[in-house]
Amino acid sequence: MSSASGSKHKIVVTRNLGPDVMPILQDRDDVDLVLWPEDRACDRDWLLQNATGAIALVIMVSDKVNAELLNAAGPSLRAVSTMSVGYEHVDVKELAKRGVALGYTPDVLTEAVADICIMLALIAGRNVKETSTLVTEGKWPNFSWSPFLFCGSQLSAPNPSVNRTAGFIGFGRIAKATLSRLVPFGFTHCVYAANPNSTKPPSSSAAADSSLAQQFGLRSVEKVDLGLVAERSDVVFVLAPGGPETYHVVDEAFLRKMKKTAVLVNAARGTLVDSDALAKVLREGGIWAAGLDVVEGEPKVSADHPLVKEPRCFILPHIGSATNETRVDMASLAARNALAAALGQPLPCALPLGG
Ligand SMILES: O=CC(=O)O
Repeated sequence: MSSASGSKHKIVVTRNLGPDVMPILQDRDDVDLVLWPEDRACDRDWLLQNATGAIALVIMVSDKVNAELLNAAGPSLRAVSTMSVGYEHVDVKELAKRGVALGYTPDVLTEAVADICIMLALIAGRNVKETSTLVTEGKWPNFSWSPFLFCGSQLSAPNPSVNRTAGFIGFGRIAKATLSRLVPFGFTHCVYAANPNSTKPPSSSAAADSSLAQQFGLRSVEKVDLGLVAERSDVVFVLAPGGPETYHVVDEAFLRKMKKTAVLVNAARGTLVDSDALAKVLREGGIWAAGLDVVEGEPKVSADHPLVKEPRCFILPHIGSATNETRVDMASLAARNALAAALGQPLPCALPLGG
């Protein structure tokens, strides 16, 4: 498969990565680029047919990577490169078993996703869905200003004597970038549950937490049980990887432990939050509101979905990293991961597959 032997490296790409990025793969004599030609998610059959003999696949979150696809690609495959930080759509055990690397795109999207976490916390807390809808529907004239009309739950501490606690499920790069944005809002404490249900040894210590507290200028940063994240937080950010280990980690029991004034934000994967439980608890006023960038079963979330119907549940169609700047960086990293694999070089960013 090397260009030295005269043949080209076949790289299959399931979406056009745009004019800034495609030249990384297009402008090379040693690459046989096979690109899904349409501006929509790649057809499974096309991918299965075209993967054969590929040395690398550049895929999106909408492309499932499993034994079927890896069998179709065959033994030439060195890497799958996903244009995402999440890898719930990839069977990592199958990759590890076959010695196929997984390229992914952390870091470059951290700031964009942290931005949207704050945006969701504000929008959900301040009743933006209900109130902006009545404006667009021409109903504002029916409401004259009154002292407590449309009041929401305030993200920022209303004065310096009030404590605010941020809670995180998953405490990686995006969580820390979100926490740093909350400091100017007057947040004083942080509690987190890292990799809930994980069997891996904890990667943090009380000393590390205290140094983080110092770094952020908070009174405390504390690793706690999931239940305490629910109980203590004014806003809970779900930012852990998807997959069986974290499935429905936010269930009815978790939601019932949250403060009635608290807001839930999910910018990770829909599968971490039990949608039916969330709709029920919102309906009954168990928590104040929810801001979701991801929902179980997406994109099949129709207007009659129980969460869509909840006035205090604000939903975005998975756009956490969707800024022009960030998507170009993600696409570029995905292309460079695939190219490096094809050239037999270390991937700029590979997920450790542990065996
Ligand atoms: O959700 C988006 C990603 O995983 O990059």
